[in-house]
Amino acid sequence: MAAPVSLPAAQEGSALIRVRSVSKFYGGAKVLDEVSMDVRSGEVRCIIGPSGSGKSTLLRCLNALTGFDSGAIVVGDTRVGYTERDGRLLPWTPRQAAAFRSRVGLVSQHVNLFSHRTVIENVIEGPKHILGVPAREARERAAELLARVGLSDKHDSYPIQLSGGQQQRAAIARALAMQPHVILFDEATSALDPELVGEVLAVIRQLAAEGMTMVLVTHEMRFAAEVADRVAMLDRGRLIEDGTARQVFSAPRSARTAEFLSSHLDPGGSRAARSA
Ligand SMILES: Nc1ncnc2c1ncn2[C@@H]1O[C@H](COP(=O)(O)OP(=O)(O)OP(=O)(O)O)[C@@H](O)[C@H]1O
Repeated sequence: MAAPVSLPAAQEGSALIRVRSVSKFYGGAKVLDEVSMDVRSGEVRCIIGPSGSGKSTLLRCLNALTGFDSGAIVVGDTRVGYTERDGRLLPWTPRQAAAFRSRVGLVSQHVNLFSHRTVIENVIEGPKHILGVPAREARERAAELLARVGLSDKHDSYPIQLSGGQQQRAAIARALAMQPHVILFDEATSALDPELVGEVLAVIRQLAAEGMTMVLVTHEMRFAAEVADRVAMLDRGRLIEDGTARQVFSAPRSARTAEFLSSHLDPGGSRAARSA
């Protein structure tokens, strides 16, 4: 890999991701407003908040899919978006950004598997071509990962032949194949029929139990309450709540969070509740 981007493993319990005073504008609108937070190694961090509050934008900043206007994000010892040289910050080239993204998995609502490749080829592609893993080893590892997400019988299927839940699980296997230090989930279950949500959440739960560092943007409050170590709430681009899942769900500090949670945990009012 030619691009000078490294993501060394952080010490257990230390901050793997540090977000410091990040602001971002779209046109004149400030969509992230001085956001600061840490994600520790091995932590499951959920980001919640109303529609349009900036959750996806924050995730895209973490993954260098989009830039930000001020502040800093550090993943491991890599300053996202910039290389420091002679005391100056040089913006990444597209190639550097792509190299970084390959080690920070993103699984989003809209699965983007290669439609003309089989499931196993989708999982093999990145390790073989980006990490330079020998073909046989990449295939063996892909088979292991597909077993882990319950898709051992789908190696030779094409994405179109899979259900939405199976496609999401294949996308998770593909992200894991890059041996990421962190996986970001952007509403990974929100496009799925309720009966398929559970199978994807089960895989996320299993990864959490294995100690994978994950940042999840989710509208599934019950799942967030169950799986998250820490929860952050965004409201109009501002981080208004940041605490352990227990603290945020049982005793939120802000009235706005309490109001948001009560409307989303109300049995008639949330998808999570409806599909529970
Ligand atoms: N590419 C873009 N160009 C202009 N505005 C954008 C763009 N992407 C997002 N926005 C705006 O930024 C704000 C935050 O959007 P974002 O998608 O991050 O919110 P969100 O909290 O993830 O919402 P949702 O829960 O509905 O997915 C919104 O007002 C949105 O319209």
